[in-house]
Amino acid sequence: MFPDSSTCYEDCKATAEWLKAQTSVRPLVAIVCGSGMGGLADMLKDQVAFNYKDIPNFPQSTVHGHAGRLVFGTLKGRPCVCMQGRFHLYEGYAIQKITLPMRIFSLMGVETVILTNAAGGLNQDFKVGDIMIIKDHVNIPGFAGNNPLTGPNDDRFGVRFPCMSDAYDRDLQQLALDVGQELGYGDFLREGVYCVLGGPSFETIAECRMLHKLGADAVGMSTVHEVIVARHCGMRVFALSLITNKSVMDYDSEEKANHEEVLETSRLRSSQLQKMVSNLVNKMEPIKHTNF
Ligand SMILES: O=P(O)(O)O[C@@H]1C[C@H](O)[C@@H](CO)O1
Ligand SMILES: Nc1nc2[nH]cnc2c(=O)[nH]1
Repeated sequence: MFPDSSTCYEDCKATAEWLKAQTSVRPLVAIVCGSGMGGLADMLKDQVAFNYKDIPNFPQSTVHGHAGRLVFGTLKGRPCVCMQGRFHLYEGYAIQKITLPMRIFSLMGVETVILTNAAGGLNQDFKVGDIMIIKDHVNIPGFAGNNPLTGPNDDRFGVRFPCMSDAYDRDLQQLALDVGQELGYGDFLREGVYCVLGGPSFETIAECRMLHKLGADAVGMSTVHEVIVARHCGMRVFALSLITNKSVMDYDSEEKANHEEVLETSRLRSSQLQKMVSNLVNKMEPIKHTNF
């Protein structure tokens, strides 16, 4: 029914070991850049970068605004890895394949994943350029059985039935709100629920109205699958949406969603996004490990 691909533990391990052999950076934080947000990787110091095509088992980026490079380095002294380009369902990859980097990061020792995306604003109070801290999600492909954890469960990654009511770390959400306020971003900082669809077509007016009624504040084509796999592996997750366009909810509207507007809004907000992510990384507490 869906493209088939199981992610084998040994393949993920081999890729993690390959990367560890190429760089001495041992990232604790992974950052995933949304459409047009690849500039986030420019913040890293002492960069070591790889094209996806050179990394064993890695998929390739096929979308404009997603460069297809994995960049290692430090941010505010913390070892990080940054995905300059992510994978989407509509590119034709199996859902297990587009989330493979999360498992590789976990095997490399990453503890915290920061995901960013471009999204349409369903909430009528939202404006283009708002940054929405994601507090929860609605997984529409998941309703139809397309979940990245479908297939045999490998307990070395995580449990068969992971909880998702705590998917988005509450302390990091609060920290991001504080960081945003300190930076003077209060006027364009929001919180809300992100809804993922398969894409690549943008939503119809009826779909936008329905998603809004279902409780979603923003709609996009990514992130949720990565969040599910990251949480399955036990990593801490923070995610934000840049509202790059207003979802069309009105039959009298002349507005039409388009990828160029998405990339342009991302470009205009890139400096604020960089400041927010770098201050968040700087201020986040390392994860406390309990040794029994
Ligand atoms: O990778 P993200 O979720 O930021 O990309 C969004 C969804 C589509 O790939 C694209 C539409 O403009 O932007
Ligand atoms: N599905 C969806 N994805 C987006 N990515 C950026 N804007 C949008 C949008 O309006 N809808």
